[in-house]
Amino acid sequence: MSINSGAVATGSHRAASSDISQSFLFRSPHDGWLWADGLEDVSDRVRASTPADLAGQVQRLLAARQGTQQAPCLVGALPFQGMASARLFLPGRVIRDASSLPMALPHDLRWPAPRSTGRSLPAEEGYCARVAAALDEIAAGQYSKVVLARALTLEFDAPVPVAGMIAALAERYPQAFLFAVPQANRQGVFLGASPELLLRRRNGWVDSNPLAGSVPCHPQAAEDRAQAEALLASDKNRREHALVSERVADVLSGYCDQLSVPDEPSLIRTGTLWHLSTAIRGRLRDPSVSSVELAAALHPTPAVCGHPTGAARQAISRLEGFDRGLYAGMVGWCDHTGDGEWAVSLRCADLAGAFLTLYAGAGIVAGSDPVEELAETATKMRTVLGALGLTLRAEAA
Ligand SMILES: C=C(O[C@@H]1C=C(C(=O)O)C=C[C@H]1O)C(=O)O
Repeated sequence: MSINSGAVATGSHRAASSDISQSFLFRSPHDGWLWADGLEDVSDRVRASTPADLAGQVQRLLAARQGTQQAPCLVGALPFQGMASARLFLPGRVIRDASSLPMALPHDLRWPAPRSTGRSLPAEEGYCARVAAALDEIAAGQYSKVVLARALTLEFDAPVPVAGMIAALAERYPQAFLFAVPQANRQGVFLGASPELLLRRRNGWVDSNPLAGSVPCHPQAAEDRAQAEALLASDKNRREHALVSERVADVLSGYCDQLSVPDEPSLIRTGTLWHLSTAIRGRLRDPSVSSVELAAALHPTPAVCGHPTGAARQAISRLEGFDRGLYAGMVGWCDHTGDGEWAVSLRCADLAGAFLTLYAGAGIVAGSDPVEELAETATKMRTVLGALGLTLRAEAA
């Protein structure tokens, strides 16, 4: 389980004295926890324009660390667009533990109260108007899918404890990719519990698990099952999903000599939503291609951008009206052998003291309904909000 040289420890090693808001944390359902501290910020030293350039820069940074006492591993998050808000680090120490977080987290969780119902950007009606505008552009043939997101900022009457949020997310979503990334200038932490694997590379094999097409979970078991089955049978959701799984398979086929892609999507349940899912696995033709290069080649998939990518990206810049920052980017790690794991940065928020900004989007295709898509963004925000015991009005829509 360990990254195999430098100051990397596994198992019961404890690091309770570290400031969790200045550490990088990643928990994968496959490999358990990765915790890194003593972070050297290298965000400004990685400025590549292609996945191969990015991989080359990362490899040079990691090569310079070999033979030193420092962990030869890059950790962090890349934004949806450009590199301006990238958060990339070389840690002084990495601890990996398959089963538990290598530090004590609070059990007795108390949350401050929200001061208001929050400010949505765009406002809820504005979001619906933008979805309607996208539907017109889809009908006019400009693109076939676009993912439109919104941000919701809540102010609390006291700072929200970072360690408590991580503990609550970890406990509530045992199957999620959990992450916490320090923002620049101690401006808080980007954290979340994503259901979506962008890319995992291990021993010459790669896995990706694109998701797209969603319905909320239902508290009653029979209704819950009926919702899931309706999702699996829904033509609109299957079209939305196929655009993502086909593109991921297409990109990976350029790197793999064996690729297995299921013919039909399956269902996964996150705790708040059901999604259509396709688990794709391949064997690398050239085993030296690193996880960071592969993840960057896949990003942004139509699960967070749209189809075709260029037109959807332009529609997002034109219609969305806010900077996504790290939301809908990629978060994870890559070691000096090239192995690593990257999740899509979803079901997430920026937590800065008493301010929490949540992000969520929904895939728009012909047949989407603006009010339903707004409700879907609210349900997605419930992943983080639920950890604080909160709900949103728009969920009832
Ligand atoms: C865009 C988000 O999620 C993505 C969009 C989905 C959809 O539109 O059905 C489903 C899963 C994710 O790939 C988000 O959580 O903000």
